Amino acid sequence: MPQRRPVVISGPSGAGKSTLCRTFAATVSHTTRKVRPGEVDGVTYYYVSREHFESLILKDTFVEFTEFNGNLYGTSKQTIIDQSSKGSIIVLDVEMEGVKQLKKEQLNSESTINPRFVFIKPPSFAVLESRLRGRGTEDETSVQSRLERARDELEYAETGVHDKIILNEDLDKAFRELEEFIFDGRAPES
Ligand SMILES: Nc1ncnc2c1ncn2[C@@H]1O[C@H](COP(=O)(O)OP(=O)(O)OP(=O)(O)O)[C@@H](O)[C@H]1O
Repeated sequence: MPQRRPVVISGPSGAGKSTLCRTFAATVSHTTRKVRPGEVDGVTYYYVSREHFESLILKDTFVEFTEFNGNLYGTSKQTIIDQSSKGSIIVLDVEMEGVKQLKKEQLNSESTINPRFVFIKPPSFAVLESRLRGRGTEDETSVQSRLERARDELEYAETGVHDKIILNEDLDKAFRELEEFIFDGRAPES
């Protein structure tokens, strides 16, 4: 079975990563954050306690992990292995620290992951803020810390580390661009 390179999606919180990735088989990350209404363990995330997450870090379980707003998030190596063995294209949704860790891992001669990096860019800071508020999932402190972080994410993207930057203004257009990039011009396997 041909193995395609994993695609790493990043971008500020509220830029539209989850919305755009909904139809792709994104990897399921681990998190210590609380389950939001409508989320399902093992589908949206693997929800674990901080103690459990920390024990997994010590066991070198994660290809990348980060702490955000007091919660830990990480992608386990096993998730990637399981998904590639099914022949799926792996889509990882990570934030800037995760991108940096994956970039570092890519330089390692033993690395087997070798992903391609996409950045989802909001049309403007004001639109990002209104999407984040409009989503209705964050309290004011969380909105503020996400916006603060968004500045770093946007600055990091300016350095040209990503293989592709997709402007998420018109959702359908952004989705088509992402699909084209993920499947690299080839039709998705049915
Ligand atoms: N192109 C778009 N036009 C209008 N609204 C959009 C667009 N893309 C996403 N949204 C809306 O913006 C909000 C934020 O999107 P989403 O939750 O996908 O962001 P995210 O990047 O996954 O954030 P997080 O990193 O916090 O999970 C959602 O309410 C979504 O419906």
